[in-house]
Amino acid sequence: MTAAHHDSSIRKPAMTETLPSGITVTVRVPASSANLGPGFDTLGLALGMYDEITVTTTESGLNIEVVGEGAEDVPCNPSHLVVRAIERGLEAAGVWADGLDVVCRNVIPHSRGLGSSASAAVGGLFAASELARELDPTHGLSDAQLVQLSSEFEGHPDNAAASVLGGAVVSWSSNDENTGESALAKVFRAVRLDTHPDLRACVLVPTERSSTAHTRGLLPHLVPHGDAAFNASRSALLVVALTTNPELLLPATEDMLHQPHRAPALPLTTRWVGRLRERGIAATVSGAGPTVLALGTETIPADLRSEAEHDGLRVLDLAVSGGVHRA
Ligand SMILES: Nc1ncnc2c1ncn2[C@@H]1O[C@H](COP(=O)(O)OP(=O)(O)OP(=O)(O)O)[C@@H](O)[C@H]1O
Ligand SMILES: N[C@@H](CCO)C(=O)O
Repeated sequence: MTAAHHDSSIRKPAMTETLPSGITVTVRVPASSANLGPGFDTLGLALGMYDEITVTTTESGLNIEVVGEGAEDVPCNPSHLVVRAIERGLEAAGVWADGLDVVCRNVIPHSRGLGSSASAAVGGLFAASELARELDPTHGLSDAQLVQLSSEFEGHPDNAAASVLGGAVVSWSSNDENTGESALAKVFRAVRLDTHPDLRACVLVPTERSSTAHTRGLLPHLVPHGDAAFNASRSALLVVALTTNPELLLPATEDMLHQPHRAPALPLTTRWVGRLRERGIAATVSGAGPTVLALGTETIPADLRSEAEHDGLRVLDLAVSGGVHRA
């Protein structure tokens, strides 16, 4: 599917240097899986499935072309997430473009728990940073800036930081009391974990979509202290399992904080997480669902793969990915 739009006006902030027309950058941004079971709103993993974004500076106006996933659904105008991210990135890098030509070749499915919105934000910001670098290498955005700005688009850094940094990430946020503004600003931080070299992922992707806002709404405001302690232990263990001892992945991916509460809205997902786990495979809900993430050092057995495909799930083996990069 392809969608295209032409617009004569793009938002122009107070600016410093204008980029000449004719600069082109192409970036590849990975999908991601958030939570990984117990690490709710904290842990994330970059997956080897990529959206590609090409941005060219022009003399005026905004042209957008979207090919592939979401082409019929996303708004092809200045409210497009990638375009908003490019504008924010240019502003943060202290440059401006009089016009932009944006081509999005999308592979990451939308609203399936594979972080497509975070990938779009990261891809747009990184493309802007690379455009600025073409003018002056000192104008590019740092990884820390990319994590902060991309997390601001969504409010949660677990997907965004994975797409920026690659590998597995531990992310967190805090309120910055030193902004001088009345409302406290959120500061988003993340560190990358280098995963065990044998670690691989398999995702089981349903055709149905699920809204993150809806499944977040199913979560209780308070949880028993025992459940919190359970997840604290599993999250800490998961860092060990992901990096040095994958044999611990099954106990390390247990969760009491979000998956049981989201289960009524995700029956197929919940059934498949259980089906895989009963066979000893470390399966979790990917992000807010409905995709199932299976982690391990081997591919899932052929009988389970055909059973899942028979249930309408797309089964994809994916490597752990590096972060966003130039194509
Ligand atoms: N490549 C993209 N270009 C433009 N808009 C996008 C893109 N990817 C996602 N979006 C927007 O984000 C919405 C999906 O966001 P949502 O947070 O529900 O799901 P997700 O990001 O795919 O999964 P996750 O549960 O892992 O966050 C889409 O409906 C679309 O509006
Ligand atoms: N940590 C978030 C990820 C959503 O992308 C959630 O589970 O709601």
